[in-house]
Formats: sequence, C-alpha cells, structure tokens
Amino acid sequence: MPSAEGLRVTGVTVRFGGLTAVDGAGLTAPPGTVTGLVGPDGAGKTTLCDVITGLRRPAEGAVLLDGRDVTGDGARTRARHGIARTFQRPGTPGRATVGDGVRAAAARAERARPHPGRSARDRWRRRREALRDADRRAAELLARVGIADYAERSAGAVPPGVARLAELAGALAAEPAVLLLDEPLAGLPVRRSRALEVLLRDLAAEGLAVLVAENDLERVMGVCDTLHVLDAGKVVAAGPPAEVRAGVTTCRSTAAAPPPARRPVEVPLRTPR
Ligand SMILES: Nc1ncnc2c1ncn2[C@@H]1O[C@H](COP(=O)(O)OP(=O)(O)OP(=O)(O)O)[C@@H](O)[C@H]1O
Repeated sequence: MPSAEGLRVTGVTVRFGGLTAVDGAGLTAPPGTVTGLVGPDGAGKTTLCDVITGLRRPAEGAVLLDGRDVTGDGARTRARHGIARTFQRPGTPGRATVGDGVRAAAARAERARPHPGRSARDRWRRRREALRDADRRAAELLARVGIADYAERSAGAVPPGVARLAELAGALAAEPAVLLLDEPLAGLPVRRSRALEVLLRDLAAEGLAVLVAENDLERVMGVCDTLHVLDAGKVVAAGPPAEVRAGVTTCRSTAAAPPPARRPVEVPLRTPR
C-alpha cells in the first residue's frame, strides 16, 4: 500500500495516574525511510507505539497518516488504513504453529481486500481463490523474514526473536504503508539481525515508512536514516544517526539505569475497534 506522506506524530502526551509516560512527543516517519525511536527502558517507546496504532488514546497530541488526522480512529480502522505493528512481547499463541499464525494473517488480509466482480457469485469465487492464495503468500512471507524452517514449529515454543519475526511476517501480509516494530532486533543472533536489517532497508526501498523502537542505540545505528531519542517521555534529540549519537551520551548513561520505580495502577490498552 503506497503512502504519500507517511506518519507524523505531534505533541503526544500520555499519563498513567501521576506518571507522565509520554510528554509532548513528536516524530515523523516518512515513506521510503527507516526511522528509529530509541530510549532507555521506561522511556515511553511502547506507549507511543500504542498511541500511534490506536491502542491507547493520548491526553494530548495527534497522529497523522498521510496528512489525515487518525487520532480518533480505533486500532482496526488504522490497520485498514495501512498501519501495522509488531509487539515487543508477542502474545501467547496456544498450540498453533508459526505457519498457522502467518496463514491466518494472510487470510485476514485477503478477506479485507475488495474482490471486484460483476455478480455476487463472481465476487465469491474471486474471494475463495484469494483465500487459497493466502497459503502461498504466507509461505513467501515466512521465507522473506527468514523463518521458513520454523513454519511447522509450535509458535509458543520458538525463541522470542523468531516469534517477533513471525509477527513481522503477519504484519507484512496486510501490505502496510507504515510498519512499527517494537524492539525487533533484541535477542536475535547476529546472522538474523543482519538479515532483518537488510529486510527493513528493502521494505523502505519499496516505499514503506518503517519505524523501529529500540532501547539500544548501537543496534539501530546502521539501519536507520533518522533517529529520535526519547528520554522520560520527551524527544530529546532527532536527526541523522551519527549526529544523534554524538550528542546523546547523557541519555545513554540513563539507559544503564533501572527503569523508573514509580508504576501506578496498570491502565489497560483500548480494545481494538
Ligand atoms: N499500562 C500501564 N499502566 C501504568 N503505567 C504504565 C503502563 N504502561 C507503561 N507504564 C509506565 O509508563 C512508562 C513508559 O513505559 P513504556 O513501556 O512505554 O516504556 P518503553 O520505553 O517502551 O520501555 P521498555 O523498553 O522497558 O518497554 C514506564 O514508567 C512504565 O512503567
């Protein structure tokens, strides 16, 4: 799905009781680029991703997709408009295999696509063919993210890095315009992280706006065109990776510190609609 302007986030603030988890944060993730969102544990990266994908409503600020304000839209509507996401900790998938999960995502994507035809019967037949194609599409995606060998393995028993790659394959099934990845490189062996970096660059070259949240600046130095540094909920630096690294020593020292001890009552995510 091509995107003209990509993603723009302005002045987002999220509070959990007395804790301001995200504090007036803004960023842009243009199409054709990989944008990094880095910051220490507890900086607010996941919360900001939740706001972008519609899982959490901000107290202030706006999320714009292709210049259109989607702040009031629910998660499903945003997904339909091209925002896809992977999670830091993929959900427990029961006894399904890795391949089942990606096939289900591919089938969902095919069902959501319009299947034009002259008559209702025509449309039904095209839709059925498209669902059959979903299996082939899932196999392609598993190969593309480099985990075809894991297709028949139980999704609950694979390493977390592989589970995140399976989520990425599922997210790509929807052919998104904007792709958010929450700590996709954490825990991956070097060979897989290099392959994932190449894939993220390829996806950007295909026109996607890719946004990568990471707590380790060094991990994303080589893959991002632009970095935004989030510290205690605020964007404290933004720019080309080398420039940001040069000015970010204070923030990196924060990365070594434990996450903030204050954790008020858990505020659940919004139900997708
Ligand atoms: N549901 C919630 N209820 C209350 N506080 C929360 C909730 N989710 C996050 N927080 C708090 O908001 C702050 C930002 O958390 P967030 O998970 O967004 O940070 P992060 O940068 O993604 O860190 P990590 O990499 O450790 O996940 C933290 O202090 C966290 O404890």
